[in-house]
Amino acid sequence: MNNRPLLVGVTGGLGSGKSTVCRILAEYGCEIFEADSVARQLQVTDPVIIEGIRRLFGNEVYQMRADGVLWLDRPAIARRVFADASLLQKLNRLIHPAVYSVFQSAVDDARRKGINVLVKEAAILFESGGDTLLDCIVVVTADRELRIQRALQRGGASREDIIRRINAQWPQEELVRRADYVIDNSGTFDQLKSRTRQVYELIVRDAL
Ligand SMILES: CC(C)(COP(=O)(O)OP(=O)(O)OC[C@H]1O[C@@H](n2cnc3c(N)ncnc32)[C@H](O)[C@@H]1O)[C@@H](O)C(=O)NCCC(=O)NCCS
Ligand SMILES: Nc1ncnc2c1ncn2[C@@H]1O[C@H](COP(=O)(O)OP(=O)(O)OP(=O)(O)O)[C@@H](O)[C@H]1O
Repeated sequence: MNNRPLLVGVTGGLGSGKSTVCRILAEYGCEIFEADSVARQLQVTDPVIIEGIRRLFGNEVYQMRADGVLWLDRPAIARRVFADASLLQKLNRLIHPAVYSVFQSAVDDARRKGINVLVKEAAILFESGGDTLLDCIVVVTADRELRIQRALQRGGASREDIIRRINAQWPQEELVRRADYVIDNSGTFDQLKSRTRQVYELIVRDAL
């Protein structure tokens, strides 16, 4: 099959429920491209990115583990970039073009495999120009306080850490303004599932 897949972006602020929406979309046969995990992988495998991170943050943010795998001190980087907008911008400029080019390869792969819908899940999508190429964008929303509570329940970050990250992201209203479809995730998992099904059907119908 030579037709390219339908390219759908899924984004939303921290704790909005994008990963949960993508898990549901995967059940409908969509292929999911997780930009965040590609970024994480590139940060320990891509020589240009590794060099760039060393230059921005110092050699000590990397350590070679006993098993020969490079380890990046993500908490240390997070502490610095979410307290310094210009440093975050430098990190973004280093990572986002590389993620974009991996996505282009994923589109080619999906075309070869005859995949119908390829979903790009990204915490930062419009901000990075990562929406280029996509046929439509789904924005997942929930009230700010609910997002904070869900992120807190997940563990591993303090309320202050979470708020700093949310403040580094575009306001939810701006995402909604640019969305083709909005999934409000202020209710239960079941409600999220049925709204996601509804939006999926709309996307496929609108693409015909
Ligand atoms: C700063 C880093 C090292 C912190 O790593 P950590 O493991 O703690 O977080 P993780 O990457 O899992 O992201 C968790 C959440 O943080 C928020 N977040 C991550 N990157 C960004 C960013 N560049 N701007 C605003 N918020 C961000 C998102 O809500 C995301 O879902 C990491 O997030 C990073 O390298 N970010 C820059 C690359 C990037 O933009 N990745 C995301 C999209 S490709
Ligand atoms: N409707 C819901 N009701 C209760 N908990 C939910 C609901 N939707 C998502 N969650 C929980 O909230 C947390 C955040 O959801 P998820 O990981 O899908 O969001 P995300 O937008 O991908 O977050 P992040 O950007 O922080 O990675 C998860 O622990 C998830 O299980």
